[in-house]
Amino acid sequence: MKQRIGFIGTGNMATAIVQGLVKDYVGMENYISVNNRPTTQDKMSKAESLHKKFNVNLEASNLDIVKKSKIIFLTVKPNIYPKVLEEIREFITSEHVIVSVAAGVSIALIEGFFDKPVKVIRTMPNTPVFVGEGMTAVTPNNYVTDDELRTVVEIFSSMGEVEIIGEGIMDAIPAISGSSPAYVYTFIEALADGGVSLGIPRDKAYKFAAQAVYGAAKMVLESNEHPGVLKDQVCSPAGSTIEALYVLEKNGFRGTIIEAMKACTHRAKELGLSEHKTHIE
Ligand SMILES: NC(=O)C1=CN([C@@H]2O[C@H](COP(=O)(O)OP(=O)(O)OC[C@H]3O[C@@H](n4cnc5c(N)ncnc54)[C@H](OP(=O)(O)O)[C@@H]3O)[C@@H](O)[C@H]2O)C=CC1
Ligand SMILES: O=C(O)[C@@H]1CCC=N1
Repeated sequence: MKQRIGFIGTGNMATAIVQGLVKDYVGMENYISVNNRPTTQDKMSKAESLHKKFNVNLEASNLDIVKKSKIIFLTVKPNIYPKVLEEIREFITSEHVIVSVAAGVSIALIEGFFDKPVKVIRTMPNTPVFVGEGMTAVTPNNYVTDDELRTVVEIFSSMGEVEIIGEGIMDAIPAISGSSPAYVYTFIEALADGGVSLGIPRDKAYKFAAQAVYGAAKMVLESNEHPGVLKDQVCSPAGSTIEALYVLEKNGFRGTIIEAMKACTHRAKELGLSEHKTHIE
């Protein structure tokens, strides 16, 4: 991986991707540039922290990122996209590849800031890229070459699984994999709380809960069995598991998850509207 890669915005997602890149490719830090808007607090900026931790190149502005990089990750919140795109639009050339990670932001919205063809790859990763177990969806626009797409797929493949998909289902990807780690953490916390209420020490409870979720996910991915078949294997007739499932279903377990995913997708679409303002700037 000998591509110059820049990050505009160095929060959670950029940190996860930078860490993955530096871990997977020897000497990669020399090819990575980072910038974050100046911090208002009297502490080291997030970009400076990344520079200190991984020895990546610290730049003074978003324009410097554009000048120093071929692949530009826009790792800012969706409502900041218009501001950043306005700032960099004149300096983007036909050589650059813009990689979006933003929920809800369409390729057309990004292209709309330019009066010339620009290369855009829309992606939706998730934070498990931190531990090499990410799930990333990728959609290129028509100007991206096969080599450029391969490079970006390779970047995310080094941190987990990647699927190239049509943009039509991109707005739904936060619901299923971009945001869903947060549902799963909440599920693990709930399992652990339940364990504590049943007398299991808290530190043990988190381990039992997390390993059960991890193992179950691995079974789905590796056994080639339908999740329903795996579920049936756990449920002994007149046993304890079916009693637990009965309570979950009576309380709308699946329906609640599906409704949550619809709310997530609705919000992702809202976030992607350039005129939409959130209270977070
Ligand atoms: N978090 C997640 O799990 C996932 C997030 N995403 C997407 O990733 C993107 C970033 O999310 P996340 O990393 O969580 O958000 P963060 O708030 O952690 O990071 C965004 C960073 O952008 C910085 N920033 C804001 N404005 C500017 C600017 N004008 N120039 C340079 N930097 C700026 C912020 O600075 P500061 O806060 O210091 O002011 C912050 O450090 C979003 O679009 C989100 O939809 C996608 C998949 C998963
Ligand atoms: O909460 C959010 O908007 C982002 C998108 C996917 C995960 N986090």
